[in-house]
Order: sequence, then C-alpha cells, then structure tokens
Amino acid sequence: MALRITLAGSTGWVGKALVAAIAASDDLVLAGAVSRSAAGQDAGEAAGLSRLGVPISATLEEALREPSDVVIDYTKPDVVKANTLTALAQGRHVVVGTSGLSAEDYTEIDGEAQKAGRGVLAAGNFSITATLLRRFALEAARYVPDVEVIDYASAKKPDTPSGTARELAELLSEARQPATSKPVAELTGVRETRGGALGAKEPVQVHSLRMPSFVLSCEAVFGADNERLVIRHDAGSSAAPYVAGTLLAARRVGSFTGLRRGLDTIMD
Ligand SMILES: NC(=O)C1=CN([C@@H]2O[C@H](COP(=O)(O)OP(=O)(O)OC[C@H]3O[C@@H](n4cnc5c(N)ncnc54)[C@H](OP(=O)(O)O)[C@@H]3O)[C@@H](O)[C@H]2O)C=CC1
Ligand SMILES: O=C(O)C1=N[C@H](C(=O)O)C[C@H](O)C1
Repeated sequence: MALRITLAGSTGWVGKALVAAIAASDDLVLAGAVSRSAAGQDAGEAAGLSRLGVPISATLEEALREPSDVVIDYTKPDVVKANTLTALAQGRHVVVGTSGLSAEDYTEIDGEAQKAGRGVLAAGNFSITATLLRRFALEAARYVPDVEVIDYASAKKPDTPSGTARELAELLSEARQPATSKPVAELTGVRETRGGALGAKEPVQVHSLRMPSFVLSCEAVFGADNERLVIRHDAGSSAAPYVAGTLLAARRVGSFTGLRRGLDTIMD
C-alpha cells in the first residue's frame, strides 16, 4: 500500500515541488494538504498540476480528518511546532522541513514523539550536498577547534540563523575542542559584532547576513596556525534539492521512535 502523506504548506515554494514529486511517485500518495489562502482548491491544481482530487484544508487539524501515515511540514517558523505536536497527537509520524525551532522546542517534540510512539525527522537542510557540508565540517572539527559559521540568506527570510546554520553550529559545538579565540565576554567594543553563540557544549559563533542577491549559503570557517579551511554550501533558486531528501525522510520516519535531526541520520 502506498504511504499516505499529509502536506502542510502545499502551495509554498517547497510545498508545490513536493506535491509534484508525490504525484509522480509510485509508492507515495497525497492524502491531505494545508494552505490558508488556497483552502477549498484542489491540491494538484493549486500546485500548477492536473487535478489530484485532494481538497486543500485551511488547518492541519482539518486535513488530518483524512487518514494518513506521515505529515510533512514546510510552513512557517511560528506554526511548525504546533503542527508537529498536533500531528503526533493524531498518531502521525512527522517530517519537519520548516526552520526556526530551537533546541528546547526539539527536546519537547522528542518527548511527545516518544510518548506517542512515533518518529520525527527534522533537518535544517534536506539537500544531499548541504548534508555533506555537515559531514565534512564535523570531520574537520575533530582536528581544528576554531570554527565559526557564516549564514547568508535573502532579505525576506523570516528566521535567523537559518536552520542549516543552527543545526551545523549545534553539532560542531558537540564535536569540537574549546576554541583558542578570546571569549566574547572578555572583549571590549560592540560584542554583538561577534555574532550569536549556539550549542550547549562548546558554543559556536554564528554570523547571519540577510540581503538581496543571496538564496541560502552556509560556510564553516576553520582557522588554524597560519592556515584556514572554508567549507561552503550554496543553494540555487529552485526547491528541487530538498525534495528527494524530504521524501526519503517520509519513507523512513516510520522506522524509529522519537526525534532524529539531520538527513544523515537516515542515510547509508
Ligand atoms: N529543511 C529544508 O531543507 C528547507 C527548509 N525550508 C524552510 O521551510 C519553510 C517553508 O519554506 P517555503 O516553502 O519557502 O515557504 P513559503 O512561504 O513559500 O510557503 C509556506 C507555505 O506554508 C503555508 N502556511 C503558512 N502559514 C500557514 C499557517 N499558519 N497555516 C497553514 N499553512 C500555512 C503557506 O500557505 P498559506 O500562506 O496560504 O497558508 C504556504 O503553502 C521555511 O521555514 C524555510 O526556511 C525551505 C527550504 C528547504
Ligand atoms: O528559507 C529558506 O528558503 C530556506 N531555509 C532553510 C534554512 O533555514 O536553512 C534551508 C533552505 O536552503 C532554504
């Protein structure tokens, strides 16, 4: 039987690309779709495709009246947590693409997923090459403790830092040794120019730029004595890179209980 997907954010940049990919797949079926502005329309037509016979709901609660296995969320930072908790309470596994959730939010989501006996796979970036940036940066952090993250995005991106940068900094914080740079608290001047510190163990400074001309880029900058390593990912202007990773997550999220973060946790 095909895996039934409820898609929150079906008319968005990523949502439309997912509707097309789900409709074209043999093993997935769109069971429900959510968008406030397109409520009542057919999900296929609203995504610029032919009719799929799936009406769009205004809320996730309404869409979940139709049975499904997995909820995929590509909405907005202010609704993704409530959507995830609603989906878990309704017995769905969840794939979280929307960025903006904090480490505390994820701890709560993990607890609810454990209680519900369901899986949640969240990734700040579902593209394969962005996942490789993470992997290579974590390898570098084993040898070079001084690392900072630079996050570049469009002028309109509502969250800061990006999910990609946030997740990368949190992981680097766990993996690296203490930095040799002067602690920010000991600096004089405008300390905010040193960016925000993320991660519990050895917090990593993250610097976010928001301006026209960028889509989304993320750099891990490693500094050692007389040498430097920069590992950088640049996203293009289409949502295609995120589709394959998101649908892989939808296919695998039912195979575990609780929260996993990062596409690499289900790859290999
Ligand atoms: N993890 C990853 O790999 C990636 C993550 N992202 C993240 O995913 C999120 C979505 O990105 P993108 O597709 O560009 O966003 P868009 O703004 O293009 O789309 C958002 C979608 O969510 C819907 N939506 C917004 N608010 C609500 C609400 N309150 N209730 C129900 N539906 C709602 C919108 O429809 P309507 O307004 O009609 O309700 C629309 O369908 C962002 O946080 C982005 O950073 C993006 C790309 C990749
Ligand atoms: O807002 C976006 O557009 C994106 N957000 C994600 C993030 O916050 O990292 C990733 C994606 O590349 C696009």
